[in-house]
Amino acid sequence: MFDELLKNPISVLTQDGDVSYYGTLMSWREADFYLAQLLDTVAWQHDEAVIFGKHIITKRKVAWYGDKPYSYTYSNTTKSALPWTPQLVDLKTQVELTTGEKFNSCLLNLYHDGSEGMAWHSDGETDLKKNGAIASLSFGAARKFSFKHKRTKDIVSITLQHGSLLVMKGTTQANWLHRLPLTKRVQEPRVNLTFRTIVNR
Ligand SMILES: O=C(O)CCC(=O)C(=O)O
Ligand SMILES: [Fe+2]
Repeated sequence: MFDELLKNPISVLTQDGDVSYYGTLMSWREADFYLAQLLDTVAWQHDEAVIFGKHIITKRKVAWYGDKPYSYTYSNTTKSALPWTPQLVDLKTQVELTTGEKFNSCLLNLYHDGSEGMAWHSDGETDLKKNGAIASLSFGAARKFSFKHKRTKDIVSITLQHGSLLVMKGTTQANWLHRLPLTKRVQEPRVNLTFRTIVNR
């Protein structure tokens, strides 16, 4: 499971949603290549948010790409999507071929080390296609990723490896939260790409 594309994706959730872990889409070397390219070519910016009326700037960096300059409101800030880079088109194609889904945008996150993560949330923003698939491609440091059922509080966790793909769809966002926990054990960067479908309103 460490370094291969799984013949049958692992079903991660016990109930009320649909999350599949596909394992790694590519060799370690190829994943290293993409990681270096992404660190180098993506227009990384610190995320800004307004939380409890306070303007904060995150240590984590983000970027937002898409078919059109979609504006996307995410944790209280609005961004306009940049045109795809060649590497992102490449990765989007690989993800679409593997999952049989289509995506029109991608949110990227750069966590410099284990002191950066993402708190419990669900990706239910109003400009996302309802119950649409979200494909999460990871590069760099292997990190734990957790789901928490909104009602039962059940927690399910999985480690996302270098070059691996996880797909969330169906009622997952309605019934579960997810997070990337902080960890003292990780000193290396991780880049995560979430391919999404934005609906025009
Ligand atoms: O970094 C990750 O694996 C997840 C990121 C995430 O949940 C998000 O961008 O909404
Ligand atoms: Fe998320």
